[in-house]
Amino acid sequence: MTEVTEDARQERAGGGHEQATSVKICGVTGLETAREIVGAGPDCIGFVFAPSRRRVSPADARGWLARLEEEGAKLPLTVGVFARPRREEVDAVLTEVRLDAVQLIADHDPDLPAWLKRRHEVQVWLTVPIARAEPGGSRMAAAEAMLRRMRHCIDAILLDTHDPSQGGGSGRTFDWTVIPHYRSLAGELGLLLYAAGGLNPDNVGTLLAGGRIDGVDVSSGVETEGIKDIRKVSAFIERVRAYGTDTDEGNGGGAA
Ligand SMILES: O=C(O)c1ccccc1NCC(=O)[C@H](O)[C@H](O)COP(=O)(O)O
Repeated sequence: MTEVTEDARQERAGGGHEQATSVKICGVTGLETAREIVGAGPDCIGFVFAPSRRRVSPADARGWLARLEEEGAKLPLTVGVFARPRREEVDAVLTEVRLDAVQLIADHDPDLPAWLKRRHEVQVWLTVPIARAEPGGSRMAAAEAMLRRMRHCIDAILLDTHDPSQGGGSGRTFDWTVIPHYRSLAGELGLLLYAAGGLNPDNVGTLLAGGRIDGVDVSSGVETEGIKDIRKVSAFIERVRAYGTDTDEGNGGGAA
């Protein structure tokens, strides 16, 4: 099993140094879109393998990545997105497509991250769905217990808006006041902390002003009429890169 070592944890958690916030653009659904998005320079791109209007086949994702590499593109970290998958489903995708990370909800199968780490050299990002009325509630306690249990076989915590229909990509924000709790938990466990859910070029600065986040993840907020819009993708990336050098800094942040 490729267990995450303490040194790697410290490095991933920043090792005491401020790291730039990484950007993941999720829901790549075609070669041309992939080419444009990669050209805009995100740190990570995501392919949705869960039931969704953004779902792609492993064969398509593999073909697009191979084509971009042939064209000489420097690929960002590639992330396969699942909701609550069966083990065999993720295994089959990872066998077919060279992915750097899988992102999934695992409350249905708490041993899934360890099972994946035993079979594949891949990062595991655990999605923690945030429902309404979360602060201090039993859901938060359950999520914390799960994260403590899984800490040795996951690399990152991804906070996302609870989406009962498909498990992500809702375009809705969650209550950002829960973030400091997960920030300190991620620091204690040596995990990266990403935030997703309803982000867009206009609100991501406010999120970042609310406190340190290792990465931000967006899908709906960089689309126009359901299609990735390269101007919004570029604006989102620029907004995150510029954070700390523009007027966002010190805005205070807060709930969505
Ligand atoms: O994006 C989807 O369609 C999706 C479907 C099922 C599970 C997860 C999904 N997306 C996960 C992501 O990583 C999204 O970027 C994240 O949920 C944020 O989405 P959005 O609120 O649309 O920005």
